[in-house]
Amino acid sequence: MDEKLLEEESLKAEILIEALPYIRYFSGKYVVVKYGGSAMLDSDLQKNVIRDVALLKLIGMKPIIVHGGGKEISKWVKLSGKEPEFYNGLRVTDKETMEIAEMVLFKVNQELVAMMAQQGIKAVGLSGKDAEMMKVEKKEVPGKDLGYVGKVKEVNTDLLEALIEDDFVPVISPIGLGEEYAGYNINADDTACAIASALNAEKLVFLTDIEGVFIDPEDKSTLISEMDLTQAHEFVDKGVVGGGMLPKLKNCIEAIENGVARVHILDGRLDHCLLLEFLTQKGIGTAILKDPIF
Ligand SMILES: Nc1ncnc2c1ncn2[C@@H]1O[C@H](COP(=O)(O)OP(=O)(O)O)[C@@H](O)[C@H]1O
Ligand SMILES: CC(=O)N[C@@H](CCC(=O)OP(=O)(O)O)C(=O)O
Repeated sequence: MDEKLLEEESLKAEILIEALPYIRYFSGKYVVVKYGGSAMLDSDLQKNVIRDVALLKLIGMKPIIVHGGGKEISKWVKLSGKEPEFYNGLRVTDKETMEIAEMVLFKVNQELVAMMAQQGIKAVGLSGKDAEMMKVEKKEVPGKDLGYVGKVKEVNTDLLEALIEDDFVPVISPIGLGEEYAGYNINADDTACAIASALNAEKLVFLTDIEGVFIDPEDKSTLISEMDLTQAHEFVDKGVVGGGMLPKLKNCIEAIENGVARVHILDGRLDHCLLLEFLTQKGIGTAILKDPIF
């Protein structure tokens, strides 16, 4: 090997060695990855994320993917001749929209499962209907009927634990089993929070379309790399975060309060975002931690 190449290879080996403490720490632990939004629109982006998840699995972690697909659902709702309707970030879901959502989410789910297979990982696609894994009640909000939108009431982790024990990676779509055994549409961030909480996961990662939480999203120097629960509550109460980041941050808070050790919001568009977060000291994006940061 010529000297330059040897140097490069040695640097790569050095990087692997530096990752060792993180590999050791997370090995055998549940890590939930929420993948959705604009960050999953492109199939090359999807392949990158799936490759990272495959690596996390191969080095001993127990990953669970919860996916979204809101943009794809909207596309098909439009193609059916309807205008997608949202109320406080939640899709108003009538019977026809629910049918479209189930079809689209099934397609997205199976594409991710196939991508995992391509990386040599046995993944299993599930919705909350499977083995009655995720039971929901109708989500009630004042002044509006959201239709078939569910609020997670109960997660039964038996099936998930059994699958993971048998070396499978669950890929979960945000559909719950509601009244009269009907499918209900659940926001994918809420789903990830419920699954991570029920599993007492070590880490929950939201992959999104922005680098993390900003004090001012227009000013990239205001990225918050770590916040504790008190700060997170302040950000919500004082209206620092808006748009889709508001329910996301609320979910982070809920997950931590339910026992998830650490929650992260990071840019799913960035190459190797998961490896950078899991296997480097500094990590990327915004970490929301239970204990105060001094
Ligand atoms: N303070 C903030 N920091 C970061 N993002 C914010 C903030 N306030 C509002 N946002 C918006 O939240 C969006 C992320 O939420 P959302 O679009 O729901 O993500 P996803 O579709 O990936 O679930 C960002 O693209 C950004 O426009
Ligand atoms: C009730 C509700 O709004 N459900 C969402 C479920 C998909 C989702 O949340 O997808 P992203 O994470 O990609 O946005 C929807 O129908 O769009």
